Amino acid sequence: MRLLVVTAVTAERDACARGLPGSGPAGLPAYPDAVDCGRVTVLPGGVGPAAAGAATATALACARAAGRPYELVVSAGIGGGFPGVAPVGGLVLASEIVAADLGADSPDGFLPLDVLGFGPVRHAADPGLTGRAAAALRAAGVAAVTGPVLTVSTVTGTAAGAHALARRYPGAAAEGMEGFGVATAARAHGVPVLEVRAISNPVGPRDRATWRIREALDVLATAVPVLVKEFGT
Ligand SMILES: O=C(O)c1cccc(C(=O)CC[C@H]2O[C@@H](n3cnc4c(=O)[nH]cnc43)[C@H](O)[C@@H]2O)c1
Repeated sequence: MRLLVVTAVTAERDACARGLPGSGPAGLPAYPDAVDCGRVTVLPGGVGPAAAGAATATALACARAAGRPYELVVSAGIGGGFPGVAPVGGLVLASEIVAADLGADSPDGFLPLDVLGFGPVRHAADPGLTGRAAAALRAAGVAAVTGPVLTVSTVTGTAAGAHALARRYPGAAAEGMEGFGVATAARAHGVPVLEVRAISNPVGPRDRATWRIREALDVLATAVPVLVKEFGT
């Protein structure tokens, strides 16, 4: 199976590629930082859902045109963990990928885009593939929580913001900025998608001192080769 792993930044690309066979340029002119590691391409597509969606769609279209289509897309990166659900240093596997702030504000509160009738705000991760991923991680001794992963365009920075999201999306496990963009592009191309987030910080009051990016990248470097071994051979 050919895999496309989409990250936001090159530090996440390097973490994902750390445990994979030798990498070389993926040959994507619009994304020169993308690398091929055997049957896996690791693409740092940029921060936020728009950049992630554009990069994913470009890579999927180029691969299909070249007769080397990807068969699975993984949105991978660091993320915030919802307190009591996903601890800093933990790993979250998305059961669904949710655009958590896509919609309209109103005197009656937030109105999600699907309530407005303008399109989906949730993409279910493939349950079979998610189950396989969870089992592979467990067998490799990598603890992972499975739950909804929220995509936001603005990193939550207050307790009130975190509580509002947890109320709006019960069971939310993690927050990132790219998953829904990646999933939207994968759906458009008929390719299944997974999202995996290594938790670098708690979702809540902005406190850079609480960010553990290096540790989260190490967790990512441990988890991604397990997923590649499960799906990429
Ligand atoms: O608030 C800051 O000063 C700050 C410090 C370090 C990183 C940031 C980011 O905005 C990182 C966004 C980037 O990392 C992912 N990420 C990591 N934690 C979270 C989070 O709690 N909520 C949303 N995204 C997060 C995200 O996917 C981006 O790629 C800010």
